[in-house]
Parts: sequence; structure tokens; C-alpha cells
Amino acid sequence: MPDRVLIQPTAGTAGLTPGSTTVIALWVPVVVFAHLFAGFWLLKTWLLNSPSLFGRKGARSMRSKSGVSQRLASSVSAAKSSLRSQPALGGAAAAEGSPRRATPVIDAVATVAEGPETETETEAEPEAVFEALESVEASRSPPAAHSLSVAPLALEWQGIGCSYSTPTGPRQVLADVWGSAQPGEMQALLGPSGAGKSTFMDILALRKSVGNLTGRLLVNGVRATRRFVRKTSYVPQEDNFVPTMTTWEVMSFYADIILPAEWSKQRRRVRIREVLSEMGLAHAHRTIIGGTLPGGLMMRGLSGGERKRLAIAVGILAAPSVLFLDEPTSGLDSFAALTVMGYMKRMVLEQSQVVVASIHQPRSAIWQMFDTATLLASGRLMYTGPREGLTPWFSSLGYAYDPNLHGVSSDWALDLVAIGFAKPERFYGATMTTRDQLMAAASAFKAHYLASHGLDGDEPNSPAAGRSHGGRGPFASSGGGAPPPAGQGGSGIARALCCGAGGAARGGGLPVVGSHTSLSSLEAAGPFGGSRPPSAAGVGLGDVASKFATSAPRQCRTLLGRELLSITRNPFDVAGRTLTFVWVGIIMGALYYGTPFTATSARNRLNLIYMLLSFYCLMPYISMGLYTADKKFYLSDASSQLYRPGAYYVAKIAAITPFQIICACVFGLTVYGMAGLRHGAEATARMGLICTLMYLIAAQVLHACAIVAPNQDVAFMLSILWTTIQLLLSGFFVNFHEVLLNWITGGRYLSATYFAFEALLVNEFRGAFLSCANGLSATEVNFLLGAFPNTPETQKNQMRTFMTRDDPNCVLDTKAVIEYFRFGRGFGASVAILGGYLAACHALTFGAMLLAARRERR
Ligand SMILES: Nc1ncnc2c1ncn2[C@@H]1O[C@H](COP(=O)(O)OP(=O)(O)OP(=O)(O)O)[C@@H](O)[C@H]1O
Repeated sequence: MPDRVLIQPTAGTAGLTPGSTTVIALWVPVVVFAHLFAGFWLLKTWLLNSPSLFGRKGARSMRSKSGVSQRLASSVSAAKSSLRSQPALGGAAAAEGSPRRATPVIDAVATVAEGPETETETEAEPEAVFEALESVEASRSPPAAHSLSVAPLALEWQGIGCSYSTPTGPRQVLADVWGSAQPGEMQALLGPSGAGKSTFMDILALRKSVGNLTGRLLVNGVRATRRFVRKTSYVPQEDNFVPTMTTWEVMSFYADIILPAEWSKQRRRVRIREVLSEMGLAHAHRTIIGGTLPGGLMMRGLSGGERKRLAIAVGILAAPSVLFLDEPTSGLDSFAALTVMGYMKRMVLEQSQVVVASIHQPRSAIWQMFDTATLLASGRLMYTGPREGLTPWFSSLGYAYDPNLHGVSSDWALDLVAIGFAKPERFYGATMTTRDQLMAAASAFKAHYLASHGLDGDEPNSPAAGRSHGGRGPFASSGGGAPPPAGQGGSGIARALCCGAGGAARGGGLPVVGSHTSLSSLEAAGPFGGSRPPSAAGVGLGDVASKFATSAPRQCRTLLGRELLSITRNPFDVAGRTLTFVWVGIIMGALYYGTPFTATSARNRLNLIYMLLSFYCLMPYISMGLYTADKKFYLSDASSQLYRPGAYYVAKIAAITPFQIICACVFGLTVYGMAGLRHGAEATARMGLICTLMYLIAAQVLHACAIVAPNQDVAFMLSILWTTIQLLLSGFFVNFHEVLLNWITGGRYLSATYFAFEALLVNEFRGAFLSCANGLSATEVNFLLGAFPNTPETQKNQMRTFMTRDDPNCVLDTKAVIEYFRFGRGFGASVAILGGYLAACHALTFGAMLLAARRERR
């Protein structure tokens, strides 16, 4: 006869032996499924990384070099023929001293290119050579329908400044920087470390929102709007690619997001191939990006130089009008650097783009590719104008340049303005050594610049700065601007540099300068911009009046694909998490294996329910690294306004939620089945629902903390605070009505665990009876009797007999457990509360994400 039974009201006295309380039919399939599921994703990741199947690493570097050589030859020869076939660009412009005077440079680069190309080709494997040749042929094809036309944009910046509030007071890192860049110009941004180059470029690219910003940025003569961002591309020093994606997948992702929505899949693929070939990456299209995954695992993938070239490939994919490159050659070997910059040169010549590149110690051939240069030092403008004008300007200040002594003029310029170091005159000649000298030179240049541009005001917003001139050249005027309408000055990028939400974008009293096309008219004219007619050969970037190139559903689909690749290929993510959950479940389940349906098991059942919930609160911590890494990817994309934040959020949640549900169920059902909690499909399903909600909430809170917090440490602190509230105020440890400081018990309403604990407790004990047919054990009886020390021995003996004797009709109504905790909410109400809690967590996360994107730009 079964002596320990859980009597269901409807099931009469159907009993189970203690050993059979475990539900093998539940937990065994779950455990098997979890291992197969994790194994599947691990195998997929392994196959992707398997050198024999995909890597072809041995040949890669050689092919890469060969590809690079080919690309350079291709770039250079195309640039030369482009110059020769366009006298308007080559001959006439060269005579004016305009940026197009590049033929000698291109010739020089071609000479450099020919040597290594031949050399590497002979060394390369036949297959590599074949692939490289293929890609050369592709790139030599005439511009096809996949080419993009570029709206030419002229930039002018006036009095750009940036200061930060620091604990020691305001810190000016950039002051009064003036200059311009014309379509078809490659501009070098030079300066010693800490000069403010990155800050300056962030400001020009409208990707900076921290700090107090001053000055103005004009695009085609009017203040830049946020939509200018869509016509630009910014290649940061450090890329932010998802390490588990391949080169091709990264390019496809960006192509789907930023190329015109009307483009067919085939056309996008052609464009991707074109750009990858140009960057010498055609051979590596199936190679994983690699690097350190969130969680610490290292994945081998592209080399540093290849990653850099991929970042540039992404930057040029949509043919932006203005391309900002932060240290494009750092991390590249000198030949690859020359190749990449050679391509940039051809690009600006053929498509009238503007390239602004911060650069350290460029080799001579690269330096000569630049048309103009801007030199910063200690946040001050030391020079801006044609590259050739750099040395004459400083000579006029008494700092003579000697090519034999100083080498490349860019190196000399950096030495000249670097202060704070010992610079013996016999090595360096006359240089600036004090801040006063530096400030004097900066003031002299500013005066010279303003005078030569017909600007006589100190402040860009002063009425005097409003005059404009149509001249060109470094010391001639290149167009000015007008003062902003009243109320549009002040700090902050939205008001100081561009017109924020609409204001000056609509004209706002700003004149359209000379023959420039205003951005407003550019927007109105559609993709081809201003007066430029649509070309039959090319297609523009879509409607620039719209903030994004593609629709929200399309962005959502594309982002969903990226998220899925990102999480399923990281062994620490889906596979690792599933295995962790199932094994924690197995250990916990083993501890409570086959919990009998007896009165004495009530305590164990309670403990198990509480432990289950606390593990749901703790388990998401294994994903904290993933959440903080995701934030980095999102912020990087947000700074470029690649897609709608809502699309990202929906895709992210859609991608991770199914895996979270699987993990939650694997854990919960394993424990539930092994321990043998209340039997029955309905009870099991209810428990699964509550556990899933609990885990989704806990994971979402950690996600929110990762986004709200400035770094992972703070994210941990916030999460631990929340977890503490969850565990302490769940109701398990203390009866709230017995707490002296009653006010603190109100905190239970912040505890999702409190509601989940109630729901699981009710699920387990409502309407159920535990058997006491076998009576209590001698230990239990002695424990109870010990609580009544004054009871006479005869009475104790009677109670002992009564409590230990077998009685098949003895049952314990577990309603008492529910009443003890004063629980009574219906299951539906608990689900609704937990659902609301989850929705609030999502709202908080999304809000935090929007705020974070506004606060940080890179
Ligand atoms: N948030 C900030 N608060 C205070 N100072 C800052 C902040 N961000 C940057 N700076 C300071 O601004 C100055 C310019 O930094 P920036 O990164 O623009 O220089 P850089 O010329 O790009 O240097 P590098 O060549 O080394 O990258 C540095 O001295 C830096 O310490």
C-alpha cells in the first residue's frame, strides 16, 4: 500500500510510491533535447571555424597581399585614366592649384605599386592568383548600374570649439578652428597626440554630443542638419564588427541597411563584391571577423589590417559624399596603407567626394595624395590650406623647413608644434617649445585666415562673420556664412553647429552662398542633390529627406539576422547558456530527486520553489558580458544613424527571447521533473509559464542595467541591488506581517520573485493534500515535543503514539501552507502582474537605450 500520497481532490486517493514521484517522461527528454540543441550550435560554430573546411588560412595572407597589389594597380591606373580623360578635372584644375593636381602623385604611387605586385604574384598560389585576377577584372569593368552617384557637398566650419566640464573646472580641448573642404578634396588632419583631432572630426561628422560645442558647420553654404549624417560615413579607429560574422555577412548587413531600398539583392551583391575587391578582401569573404567574443573567448579571423580595410569598405559602401577616416592607415602595413589611400584618391577624383582623414606620420607617397591639410596642436588651429602651403606658412613665421634635415614635411610639422618635449635645435632646427610660442603661431594663423577670407570677427556667430566670398584656395576666401538667427546660438551640437530640429535647415535666414546648393534644396531635389541632374548611369542614395535609407520592417529583418548570427555563433551564448541551465537543473534536481508526496515534504517543496526562483534571478548574470557588448555595437551604429532604435530593439528581443524561453524551460522542467513537484499537465504548464516570465524579467532587468550603467562594474552594482530586493522580499524568509519596520515590507511590490513565489506556491499547494499515512518519524516527533519542555511525560508518550502511528486516512490539507504565507491571488492575476512587470522592464530598457545613444556617440 502506498504510504505517502499526494491526494488530488479529483483523483481520490490515487497514490504514488515515493520513488515514482520523479517524472522521467518529463526531465529525460528535456535533458536530451538541451544537449542536442547546444551540440547543434557548437557544431555549427566549429564548422565555421574549421580551417580545413573554410579557413584556407595558409593561402590567405598571400592572397591578401596579391589582392592588395592588384587593387592598387587597378586604383592607380583607373585614377590616371580618369584624370587624363577629364581635362576639366586633370588639366585645368591642376593649373589652378586645386585638389585635382594629383597626376604626379598617382604616377608615383603606380611606380611603387608595380614592384610588390609582381613580387607577390610569383609567390602566390595559383588559386589565389586566379581569385585576385578575377576580382581585378570585375573592378576594371566600366561603371555599371550598381555604381552610386554622389551628391557633391562643400563643407565649411567656422570657429569650432569644444570644452568639457571637469572636476577641476572647464577644459577647452578645441578652440576656434576654421576651415573648409571642397568636393573632390582629400584633406589630412594632423596633430600631435591629444591635439583634438578625433574631437574635431567627431564634431564635423555631427557625431559628437558630449561637451560644450561652439561654432558652425556649413554644408553647401547652409548650416548642417542631422540629415547630413546620412550623406557621410565615419570610419573610427576601432571598428565594432560582430566577431562571429563573416566578411560577407558584415557587408551584406550594411548593404541591406544603407543601400537604397529599391535595389535588388543581386545589385547589392555586385556592389559588395566591387567594394571588397577594391579593398583587397575578395578572397576573405567567407572569413570570420574574429577577435575577443563577449565572454572572453578568442576567435581567429581577419588580421588587423584586413579588419581595417573592411571598416573602410563599409565606410565607402554607400558612396558617401563625405568620408571621415580616423587613422585609416594605423594597423596597416605600409603597402596596404598606400593601397587603401590610393583607392581613396581615385574615389575622390572620380566621384567628387570629400575625404577628411586624421593621420599620423604618413609616408611620403601618402602625404602627397592629400590636397589640403589641417594642423592642430593643443586644440588650436595651426594651419589649414593646401598641403604645399604648409611649409611656406611656417617659414614666414621663422620656422624654416629643411627637407634634408626634417624629411617629410608632415613629420616636420608635427615635430614643430609638439611642445613639452626636449627638442635640441641641432636636430630639429627652430621649433616651438613653449605654449606661448604655440599660441602666438595659432593667433597669427587665425588672423591670416580671417583676413584672407574677408572675415574680420573673432566669433563665428558675429555679424562680421556673415560675409561670404566665392574665391578658392588656402589663403583666398572660400565662402563664409551668416550669423544664426537669434536664439540659435549657444552650446550643444544641435543648436551650435547645426539647426537641430528643423530651424535653420529650412533656411532660417541663412543665405545660400555663391553657387552653392543649399542642403534644403538638396533635400528637396532628392538623391542627386541641388542642381545636379540624375545620371542614367548611377543611382543616388534614395530620398535624403528621409532619415534612413530603408524601411523599419526591412531594418528589423536585417537586424534580426545579425542578432541571430551573433548569438548562435558565440559558444558562450546559446550553447553555453543552455548547457549551464541544464546542468544546474540536473544538480538541483538530483538534490531533491523524487521528493515524496508526504506531509514532511512540504518544507522541501517550499525550499525548492524558492531556490528555483532565486536561480532564475541569478542565472542571467552569465549574460552580462553579452549585454554590455551589445550596447557597444548599438551605440556605434546609433552614432551613424544607421537604423531606427525601435527596429533594433524589436529585432534584438525577437532574436533573444526564444532562446531565453528555451533556457528557462530546460532548467525549470528538469528540476520539476526530477524532484517530482505537483503532477499533472496543467500544473506543469503553469509552473513553466511562471518560471519563464521570471527569467525573462530577470534577464531584462540586467539588460536594462547594462544599458543604463556607464560600465560593466556599475551594471553589476545595479543588478545586485535589484537581485537583493528580489531575494529578500520574496516572502520566503520572513512573514511580512511580523516585520517590525512595516514600511520596508512595501518593497515586496518591487519584487517579481514575490509574485512568482506566490504563483508557484499556489500552483503547488492549492487544492492538494499531502499524506501523513505513515505518521511522523521519531526525529520529527522529538523535534516537535522539544518545543513543549513542560509537558508531562505521559502526555508526551500519548502524542508520540498518536503522531507516529500508521493511519491510511491521515492527510494534510496544504491550504495551511498558503494561508501561512497569506497568499491567495489567482493564477491569472499573478501572470498579469508578472507580464506587466516584464513590459515595464522593456520600456525602461528601451528608454535607457535611447538616452544612451544620445549621450554617447562612439
Ligand atoms: N570627456 C572628456 N573630458 C575631458 N577631456 C577630454 C574628454 N574627451 C577628450 N578629452 C581630452 O581632449 C583632448 C583631445 O582628445 P582627442 O581624442 O580629440 O585627441 P587626438 O588628437 O585625437 O589624440 P590621439 O591622436 O592620441 O587620438 C585630449 O587631451 C583628451 O584628454
